[in-house]
Amino acid sequence: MKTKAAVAFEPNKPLEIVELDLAAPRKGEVLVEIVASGVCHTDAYTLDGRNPGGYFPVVLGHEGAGIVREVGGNVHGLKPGDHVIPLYTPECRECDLCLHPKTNLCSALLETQARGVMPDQTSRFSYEGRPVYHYMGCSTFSNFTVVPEIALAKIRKDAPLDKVCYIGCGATTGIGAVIFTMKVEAGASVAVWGLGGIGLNVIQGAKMAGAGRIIGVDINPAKADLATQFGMTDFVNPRDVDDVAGHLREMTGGGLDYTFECIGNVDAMRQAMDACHIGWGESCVIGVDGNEFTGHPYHLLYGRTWKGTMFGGARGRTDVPKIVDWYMDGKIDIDELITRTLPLEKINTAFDLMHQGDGIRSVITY
Ligand SMILES: NC(=O)C1=CN([C@@H]2O[C@H](COP(=O)(O)OP(=O)(O)OC[C@H]3O[C@@H](n4cnc5c(N)ncnc54)[C@H](O)[C@@H]3O)[C@@H](O)[C@H]2O)C=CC1
Ligand SMILES: N[C@@H](CCC(=O)N[C@@H](CSC=O)C(=O)NCC(=O)O)C(=O)O
Repeated sequence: MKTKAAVAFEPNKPLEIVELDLAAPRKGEVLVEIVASGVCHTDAYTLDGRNPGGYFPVVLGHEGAGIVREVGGNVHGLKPGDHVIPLYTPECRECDLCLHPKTNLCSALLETQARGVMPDQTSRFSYEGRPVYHYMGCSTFSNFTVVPEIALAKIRKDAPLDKVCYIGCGATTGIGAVIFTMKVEAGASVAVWGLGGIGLNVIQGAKMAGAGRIIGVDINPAKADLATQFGMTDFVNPRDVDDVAGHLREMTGGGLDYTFECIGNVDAMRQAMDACHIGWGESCVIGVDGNEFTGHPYHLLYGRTWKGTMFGGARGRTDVPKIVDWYMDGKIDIDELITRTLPLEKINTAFDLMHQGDGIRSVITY
């Protein structure tokens, strides 16, 4: 079949809207009509050519929601008409990782997904006879995409797809990092670097967990109002202080209980570790940066912990439907974080606005 898609033919070039050929779903695969997709900073990171595993031409997008239109052989849990959210962290429920209680990672697609192909090592997308790669197993910047069944969360049909697409990445990653990965306790002090699509959800999660003080750190003061609405108690602009970590330690009487890096900047990751309280402070890396980061053995010898999270520690097929329920029950807010909804033809505007720091999330509709 044909599908309209925004294709990244080369790094650092605008996406081009073209008609791609899309092959039918094979064994264990599902054809999904994407109804809406958020634009996340990880898409921009890959388009900028900074993703070491980046491959072109590619259909980016990993924060989508849609409707099952066809299933391949051996698909038993989904049928045409089901509403789904594609998962860049799949859940096969059979591998060593899925069966281990300490992780949400799944080994089933790790190797092929990182190379932009389906489990049988080929792509379903092609343009003028040449393959176009998948991205993070989702490729939600295409009106139709093919995704393995184990990478689809089935969700309730009354949830608005142009809102709950955000649960496919930003909302789950931020809230999950607090609840599932770090298990923040009531009364804890928290600091969040980067008040964008992920960081505001960390703040939302911290408030849900009953955190006491929630400090936001961002170079863009325009982000402070919305962050305050979501639960931020203090704002720090790194451009206004010489030593961010020292300043935060002073503000909190020795350091934070929990810190979260939601920028994708190795210097900020180091600051977030430096700002942790000795003895118990824990720092969580969420941002994606291809550079190496530095720490000092004394950070750990003095009882601090450094962790990281993929998809907020959420097990996609199990937890995503529950997070959709949280949204439908009014326990989490998504609508305020979706600044604008744009047609696919305007997708490059969404990337421009993200780079300009204008708004939080743009959602693309088809
Ligand atoms: N671990 C995971 O599973 C996931 C990781 N990510 C990563 O999380 C990071 C954030 O993504 P989004 O929230 O979508 O990005 P965003 O562009 O919406 O937000 C980034 C924020 O960081 C701020 N910022 C930039 N440089 C700064 C600096 N030097 N100091 C303080 N603030 C600074 C910006 O003003 C902006 O508010 C990205 O690196 C993305 O790749 C995103 C999704 C999932
Ligand atoms: N090699 C990855 C690069 C981007 C990346 O690391 N993304 C993370 C989470 S960030 C989400 O917005 C991820 O989960 N990637 C899935 C993976 O299979 O690596 C890539 O190009 O996929």
